[in-house]
Amino acid sequence: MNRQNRPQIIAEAASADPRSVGVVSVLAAVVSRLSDYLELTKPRIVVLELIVAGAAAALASPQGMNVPVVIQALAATALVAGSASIANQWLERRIDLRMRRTANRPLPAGRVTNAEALILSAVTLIAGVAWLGVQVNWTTALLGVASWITYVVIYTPMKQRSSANTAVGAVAGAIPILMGWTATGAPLTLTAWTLAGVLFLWQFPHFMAIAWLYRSEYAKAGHQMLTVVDPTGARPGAQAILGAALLIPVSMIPATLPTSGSPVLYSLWAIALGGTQLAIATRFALRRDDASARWLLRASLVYLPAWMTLLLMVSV
Ligand code: HEM
Ligand SMILES: CC(C)=CCC/C(C)=C/CC/C(C)=C/COP(=O)(O)OP(=O)(O)O
Repeated sequence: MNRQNRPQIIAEAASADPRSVGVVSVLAAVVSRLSDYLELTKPRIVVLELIVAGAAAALASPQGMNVPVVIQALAATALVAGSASIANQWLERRIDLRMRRTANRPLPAGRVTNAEALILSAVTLIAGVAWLGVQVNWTTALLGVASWITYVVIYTPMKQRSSANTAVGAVAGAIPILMGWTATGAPLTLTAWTLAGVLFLWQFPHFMAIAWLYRSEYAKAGHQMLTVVDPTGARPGAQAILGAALLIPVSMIPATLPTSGSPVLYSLWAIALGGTQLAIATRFALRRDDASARWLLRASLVYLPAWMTLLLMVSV
């Protein structure tokens, strides 16, 4: 429900039947509060994380996966990832006020209190880790804790201090793919590390595009992103190219393994996908304008699910 439309919807309901206004307004308040809680978890990032973690689980169990366990692993991972984003926004509640993109988030806008956010983050963290440990396995639970700590305790404060923060955030962002793998009980093989490597490297073109688009906001907020430290965009462009280029050979590793299903088909598609992303990253590095950055951001968001689908289809 659009926040702006809520009073109108309530007013319409009341004019239709004045007795229903109490029920409708209570319902509207509950829905509104729940949607604020959901917004705190950065749901779109969580969904993409779950897609890659689910694909990793499928790849880790070629003989067929234990679907109930993997579903529980993904649900519990969503809780831990959601908890991390809530804690991140609680830590940044004052800084977020300084950026247009984040000023209307539930905490800076005052729609959710600090106590609510802290309780929600703690409850989802404890529930998610316990669920992973008890119903899935403790390796996956420990990886969840490692990702949470890397994101909340190291990356979040580091944003204000050093442009190296992106590499640290990329570690946190890459761990959930390992969680999908270990949730099946499989040991962490070279293929598992390859998946994590691609996800780690992918975050450089993904984020350098974003860091360029929001460079003036990041500067206002005091975040030391590479586009703030180097406003010419030369180094951000180079990092976008480096990440997009290195992930091509890394993404080819599964094709070289004896377990590989259709190595030639896989390699051709992996090169085409990675090559397209690299070309778009190169264009961004050369032009350094908003249009080419938007293209790169879109390309990065297409690359990841496309690469995962490819991996699953040819079951390398
Ligand atoms: C260094 C690591 C990362 C940073 C700093 C970062 C930052 C961001 C930011 C600031 C946005 C918002 C862009 C906008 O409002 O236009 C965004 C969008 C997005 N990110 Fe990332 N991200 C990182 C890693 C990841 C990872 C690991 C995933 C999932 C696998 C991911 C998935 C997404 C998705 C799906 C969007 C688009 C939806 C949205 O705008 O919320 N990101 N990212
Ligand atoms: C299991 C588990 C704990 C998973 C964690 C997954 C996760 C939340 C990855 C986030 C990656 C990342 C660095 C996002 C940007 O945050 P930002 O603070 O730069 O973004 P913002 O400016 O929009 O707040």
